Amino acid sequence: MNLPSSFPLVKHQKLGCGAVNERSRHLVSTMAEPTNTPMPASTPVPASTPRSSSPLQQYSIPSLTPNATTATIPLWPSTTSSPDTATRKPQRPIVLHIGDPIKYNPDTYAEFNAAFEVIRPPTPERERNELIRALKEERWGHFSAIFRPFWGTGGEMGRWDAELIDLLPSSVKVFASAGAGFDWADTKLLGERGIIYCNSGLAAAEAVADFSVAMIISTFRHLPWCMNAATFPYLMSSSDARSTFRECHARATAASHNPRGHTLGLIGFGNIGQQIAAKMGNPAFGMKIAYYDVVRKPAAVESELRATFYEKLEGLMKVSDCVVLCTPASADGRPIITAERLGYLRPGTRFVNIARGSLVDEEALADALDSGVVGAAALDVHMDEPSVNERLVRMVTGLGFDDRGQHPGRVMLTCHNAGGTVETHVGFEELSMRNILRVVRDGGEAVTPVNLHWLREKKGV
Ligand SMILES: O=CC(=O)O
Repeated sequence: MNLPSSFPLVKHQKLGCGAVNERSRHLVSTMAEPTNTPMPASTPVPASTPRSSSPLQQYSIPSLTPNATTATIPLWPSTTSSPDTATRKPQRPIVLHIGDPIKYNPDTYAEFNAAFEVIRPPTPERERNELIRALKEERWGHFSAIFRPFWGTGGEMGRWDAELIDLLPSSVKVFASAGAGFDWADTKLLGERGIIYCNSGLAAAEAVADFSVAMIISTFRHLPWCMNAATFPYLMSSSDARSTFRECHARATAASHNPRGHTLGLIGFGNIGQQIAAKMGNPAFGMKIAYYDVVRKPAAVESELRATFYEKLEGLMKVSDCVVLCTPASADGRPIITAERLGYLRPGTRFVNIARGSLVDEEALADALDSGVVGAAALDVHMDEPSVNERLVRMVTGLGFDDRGQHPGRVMLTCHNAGGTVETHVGFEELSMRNILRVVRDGGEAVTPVNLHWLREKKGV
């Protein structure tokens, strides 16, 4: 395999295409299920998928330039469901395209349409009840794949659980979706039904890592405080605008630090965690990199990133100046950042979550911010999206010091934006189509499968 050299970690990715060795199997299995999982693993690095600073170029993405925004393709003339689909024998394998129309990759979609009979149901059929009705009626016949290029967290039809999965025809081989996270899909059950689930984390990793950099810096420099002080008094037509400005100018200094020399504790050291490490470590921001993952990374990865492994999460939390959560949701949906674990932090530690809101007990985090155990936090994801914890919101806003002497603007909150760039959208579409083309058209192995071990386990392989 020729690996691009532009991203230094690439040369350590030597897993065979689609292979599930002990390492990837462990990673995937901790993501895909269990209640007895010790701790979640990092986002899996897809087997055989070399990372690079433009990892999708290997899939011949036509354009990764900003022009992509202007090159919006009119709604592609996909086939919509027709009454005879269920009864007649299709010339080509049928692919069910749910979600957004293709916007960025017309050439691949043309190839896709040449290979498959693509059915894109009209909107009502993309709602859960209608989808269930259609599946029961076998409205789309014996389709072979589900293609879901939605930009969203995946819950638009509710959870892909037994209620939906049990209705899928046995002809379905692959479910290829946008999105890095797949906490909304029961990938174990899909695997047991012989359906490969492919995510698109690879396409979002750089965007998530870049956003994390902004959030890490925000916790060191208190950007919400600086921004609020410059703007809120004006928005509120307050006569205190000048004094608020001066106070922030003077006092934020005493609370701010350069990241250099501080320890960045990454929970999860998959593709995203490693990209964050590459950006925040030497020679760029000069942070010391520490990580926890259920599987220790190869020595070459650790040495390339000057990363120190901690066998226990508690150990990592004790030494970190800024903890970043970059691991998939726990299979049981339970938080890993709890009051007990926050108790391991040294006072003033910073905290960033770009993974999943369900991983954090937000009330415990708010308590830790109140008490000063956590000095600043930045959260892109939230327990109950699209709602946001009101205690945390109050820590974003406000201009004065509270009665414990904590400064305002200790928290940065965003709207699950980390992975969202045009380049990510381009990659989500492209990668999802490539996965289906490989499996269904070429009879090959998927590019970014996440549940192969469940298929193998079911088959007893
Ligand atoms: O959160 C975003 C994603 O799962 O891609």
